[in-house]
Amino acid sequence: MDATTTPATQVATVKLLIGGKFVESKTSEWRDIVNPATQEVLARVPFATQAEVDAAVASAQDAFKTWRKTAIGARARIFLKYQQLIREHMGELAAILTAEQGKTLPDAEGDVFRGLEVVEHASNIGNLQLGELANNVAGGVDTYTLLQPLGVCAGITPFNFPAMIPLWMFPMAIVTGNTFVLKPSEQDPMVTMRLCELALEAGIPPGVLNVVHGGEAVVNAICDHKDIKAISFVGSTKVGTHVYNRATLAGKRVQCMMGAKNHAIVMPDAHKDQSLNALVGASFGAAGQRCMAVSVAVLVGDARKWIPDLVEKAKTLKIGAGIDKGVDVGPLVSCAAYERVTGLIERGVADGATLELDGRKPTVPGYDKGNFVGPTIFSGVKPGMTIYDQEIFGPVLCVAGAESIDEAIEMINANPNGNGTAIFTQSGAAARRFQEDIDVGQVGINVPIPVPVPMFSFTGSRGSKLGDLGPYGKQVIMFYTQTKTVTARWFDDATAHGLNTTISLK
Ligand SMILES: O=CCC(=O)O
Repeated sequence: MDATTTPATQVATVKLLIGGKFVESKTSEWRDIVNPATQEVLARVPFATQAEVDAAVASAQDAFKTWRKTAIGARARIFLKYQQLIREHMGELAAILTAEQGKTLPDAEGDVFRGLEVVEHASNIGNLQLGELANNVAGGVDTYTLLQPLGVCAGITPFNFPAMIPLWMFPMAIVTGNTFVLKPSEQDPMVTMRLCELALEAGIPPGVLNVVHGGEAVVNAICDHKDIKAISFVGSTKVGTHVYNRATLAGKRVQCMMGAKNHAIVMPDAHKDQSLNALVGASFGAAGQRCMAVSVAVLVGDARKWIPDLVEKAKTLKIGAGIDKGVDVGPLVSCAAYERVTGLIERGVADGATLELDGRKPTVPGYDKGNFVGPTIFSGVKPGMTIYDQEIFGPVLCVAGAESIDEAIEMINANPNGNGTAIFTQSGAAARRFQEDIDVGQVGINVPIPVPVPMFSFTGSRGSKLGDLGPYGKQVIMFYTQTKTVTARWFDDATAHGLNTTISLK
């Protein structure tokens, strides 16, 4: 990552959180946090030193000694308070998020809200962290399980959901009795820090939640640290695979939710208007910067004739700064993201795909420096083209055609990614075939972005996920705990200990 060029005294600095205190980093390496609609520098984020990472882990290690024994009801009540504080600060959190990330204010509220749902889930821990018991596994012998916290856990989160994804991680880790070190995205850590302040206000004790900022060196320090027991990661396949390999080699439990190329099949019997509206929202919402965005539409049979209607609907979306009313598509997060996405559009043209709608260089009055790319649609896209083979992470929809549902399913299953998918159809039989045969984690039936609510677990198959257990739902309890089985036998011989065992029935 590049060090900043902004003079140190001119902007606020983002703090580290160590041992319950927000502290200034002693690093010499900083990066600017930039509003992607205006290029205004909002603050500077430090790249923490190895000593600061060690201090954060040591503080979490120390806090674990008492936190692991905190009563389950006391842990639950902190998260009940926390969900209330998040609700009360929703507008403020969304405004910070929009300023640093770019998404529209309603999308920013959605980002916070979907994290809030996981906090609500955490406050239900009393019904989740339960062991099992088998009575009389032998005469007078019982076996039961304890789900005990692991120790210090860590989370590495991406730029695209700077509220939701940290909230996928630290509430569930902490409520199960662990302590936590979070490394938020260095591109937009400010809303994450505000959420951490509220978490402390809710009653999370010093050292239970810590935050370090940084890039590759901090990620590697987390992967290698001997006192970190588990890591949850969301981000690109390249970085996630590196984290998984490095951290599992160091003996940690790791879950990595990674890249995607989400296909939506549109059958000719689908409800046309509903399906095209859903496609447009799912492809271009959040400027396509989400791991569950629809990036390939596979139009089957006569649905291939619907491309002009799809283009017309996409043209109605309003591009602009996230803070302005009525905007549908905000800017990309950074100039680098802008260069990458527009470069891939050029590549799509060069590879022979048909550019049905070109979103490059949209006019956005008042924001001539913003990283804006409007909805872009290619047809005639095939495997082997760069725009099909790579995750674009921008508002670009690739349209492919298929003769039959079988051909469409085969295409999706041949893609290396398995994050999300959807089918649009009015046929129960087609939908059932799809749900049975598709090898993808999240499946939608007339639902374009089937992210599961927190009582289920986010999942993924093939290249989209490493590690067995998901980040919330029931699976996360297993991820953040070690199962201990206890087999116990009590001798019915209390008199040997001088106790009077006579039971009076009078
Ligand atoms: O980014 C991952 C999750 C989502 O798209 O909702």
